[in-house]
Amino acid sequence: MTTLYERLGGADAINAVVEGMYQKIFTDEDLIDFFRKTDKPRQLEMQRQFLTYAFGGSSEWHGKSMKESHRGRGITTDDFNKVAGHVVSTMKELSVPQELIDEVVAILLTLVDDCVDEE
Ligand code: HEM
Repeated sequence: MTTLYERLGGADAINAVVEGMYQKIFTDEDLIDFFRKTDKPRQLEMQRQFLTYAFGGSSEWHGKSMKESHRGRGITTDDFNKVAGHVVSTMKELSVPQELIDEVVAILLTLVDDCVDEE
């Protein structure tokens, strides 16, 4: 059974998704305030590493847990859906097959509770 990471196309494919998604996220007026103080190149690198891990391309993640990274920032379900939407639209632009997009979305949805604060 090949991993989602391999089926997506490995490191180059993950890099393209991460670059595309943050181009959208960092210019989205509704999301920009969350990232005012963020070291943006570092964020892209951490996201490359996390998604590589989450999609089965690596057995290790050395960054913070998703709960530690996100809880307490006031992230709402709406914010989460906007970020996930930017991931999906980036993958569509990159012509990623819909069945792989569906697998990515299913993984992202497992992270909602760790990212979103009580509303
Ligand atoms: C869709 C699922 C998400 C994933 C996979 C994800 C992934 C990550 C990763 C890997 C980090 C870095 C952790 C580290 O430094 O060790 C991070 C940090 C962060 N994330 Fe997310 N994230 C997600 C959703 C969101 C959402 C919805 C928001 C807000 C709208 C958000 C805002 C942030 C912020 C503000 C940081 C800290 C940046 C900094 O260090 O300044 N994330 N996230």
